[in-house]
Amino acid sequence: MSVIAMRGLRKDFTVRVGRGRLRREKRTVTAVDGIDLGIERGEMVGYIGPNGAGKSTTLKMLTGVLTPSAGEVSVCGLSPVPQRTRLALTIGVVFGQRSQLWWDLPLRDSFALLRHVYRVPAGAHAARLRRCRALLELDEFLDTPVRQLSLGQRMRGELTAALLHGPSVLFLDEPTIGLDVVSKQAVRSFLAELGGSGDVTMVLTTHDLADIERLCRRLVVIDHGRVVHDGTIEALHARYGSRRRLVVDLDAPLAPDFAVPGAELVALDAGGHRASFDLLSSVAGAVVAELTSLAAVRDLALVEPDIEDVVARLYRS
Ligand SMILES: Nc1ncnc2c1ncn2[C@@H]1O[C@H](COP(=O)(O)OP(=O)(O)OP(=O)(O)O)[C@@H](O)[C@H]1O
Repeated sequence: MSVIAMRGLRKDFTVRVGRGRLRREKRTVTAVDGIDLGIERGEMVGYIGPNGAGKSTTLKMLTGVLTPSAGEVSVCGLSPVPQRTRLALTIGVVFGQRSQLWWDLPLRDSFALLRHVYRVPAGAHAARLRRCRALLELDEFLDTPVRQLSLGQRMRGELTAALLHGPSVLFLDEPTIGLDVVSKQAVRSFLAELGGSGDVTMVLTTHDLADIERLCRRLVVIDHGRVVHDGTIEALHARYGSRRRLVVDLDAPLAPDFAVPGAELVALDAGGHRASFDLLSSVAGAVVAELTSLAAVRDLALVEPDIEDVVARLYRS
């Protein structure tokens, strides 16, 4: 059985909108519109979509914060809303915009309180905290009140807080939002290490696609509350015909009509000395072999297709 299962999952909100100066009308907003998904143990799934696509609403239904309007949902075999207390013991939640730490307490005390909230045996708690302290480099601010922590420090604290009870599923909503590049890398490396064990199932929403590239083999894209892609990033590239690009610096200018089967010459720069090819069916070696019969190759670079480009194309379509 899937660790996370959704069948025909749907969430409608009723909103009141102004009509003229006095009238207000009820309108239904469908945030999640019939999602069917199964997520297996140990998977790291990127759950992405444009603003308002329904990502947070889905996560709220998975974590028992919101009751679905229709459909079925289960997490670790539990029904999130009615079994919310039991669910809390098996899941960890990190919402980038919201804190689960005690604002006025030092981080160390928040962690100690969480041990009692979740009734974690002292030994297990100490072992998990030791690991997080080492991997997330918490020691220099463990005694600082949470309200004085920087965003990056707090996020490292939030991750620790979410893991101290040893959850088997981790939900992460924008875990790197607002972080500088170094903190982002620290959080990503930590999550990669955590996911590497294969014991923790992770669902990650983010607008930073580098998070997805670094962490997730599976990418689920939603738009208007519906799944529009479920598969690898490579499958998404294949679907949109993304191409790898080969850029070659030559010691003699290349003729603009140069042609090689399976590749398309898309740009000639630096007076014809720099040629860029989109690789259609050919491989880089075949193109380079053709070129070396005409000029010496000084340098070359192979540029992988950009995830931002392909996801932007998916959102636009
Ligand atoms: N409590 C609510 N009441 C009414 N409408 C809501 C509520 N929560 C969400 N919505 C609407 O549901 C839709 C989906 O919102 P949701 O927050 O799930 O999107 P999202 O994909 O998380 O977006 P973002 O990337 O901007 O965070 C939006 O149209 C939003 O306005």
